[in-house]
Amino acid sequence: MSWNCILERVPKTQSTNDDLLVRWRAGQLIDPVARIAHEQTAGKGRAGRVWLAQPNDTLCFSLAYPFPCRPNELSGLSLVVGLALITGISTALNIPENVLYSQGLRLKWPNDLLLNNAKLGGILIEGGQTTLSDPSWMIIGVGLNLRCADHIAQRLGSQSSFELGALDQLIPAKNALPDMEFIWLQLLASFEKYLTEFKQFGFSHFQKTWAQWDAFDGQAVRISGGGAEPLLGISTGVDPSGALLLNQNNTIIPIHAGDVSLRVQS
Ligand SMILES: O=C(O)CCCC[C@@H]1SC[C@@H]2NC(=O)N[C@@H]21
Repeated sequence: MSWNCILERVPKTQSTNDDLLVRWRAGQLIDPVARIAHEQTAGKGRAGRVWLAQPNDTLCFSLAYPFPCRPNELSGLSLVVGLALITGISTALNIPENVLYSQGLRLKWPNDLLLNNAKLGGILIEGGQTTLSDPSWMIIGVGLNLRCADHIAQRLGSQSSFELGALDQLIPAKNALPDMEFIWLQLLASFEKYLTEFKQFGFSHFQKTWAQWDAFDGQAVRISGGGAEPLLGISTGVDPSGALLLNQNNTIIPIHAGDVSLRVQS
């Protein structure tokens, strides 16, 4: 790796995101730090949800990364992280990206990786800027299911409104999944490349590529979150800032935050 990224491996912690957030708040971050845990006792998902993971079957890590700008100039970051995950998975599994696509790998706005509509991984980005002269430190947390996660699906029970996918479903049955450390290092190498480009060019540089992986393009969706009534419409891609474009009776509405789910048409 050509960047000065400190690699940390811990057997167990509450949440790798929280570990790095504490250090950011204490002003202790200088270089990027990537921290992986085999087990998290209080893993966090988006919107205050719990992130449940089985030790060794889920890759859980966070990357603390500095951007020389304000947090509001980082729109589209989670979408770029999704693209970085796809490239990293492609390298780690030695499967070309177009084959991964044909196997059903997709990105769901704004922060999920899907495999045939089942959740394969999620991204949780936290952090910010302490003073205007400081960089924005973003703590990019990633949870990626490695092996078939029936036990997690069972534990989620009725909380779960979606199926879970796992990386081992992408490889031929006779092949073993590479070990977690190897996959992690490939993901980090991909993050380095994508985050460097994102810093330079912003999300608009990735808009077309992201659209190719869009799980819900052209489909009837419901956007919820933020306390307001859910919005219904047709998902029509993303704009140059990474906002989701929702077509409501031929009016295009940019959506900057929320949870998207497919609407079952009756
Ligand atoms: O799908 C989501 O809602 C996001 C899940 C993010 C989970 C990862 S696991 C590593 C990092 N530490 C956490 O507590 N959460 C993120």
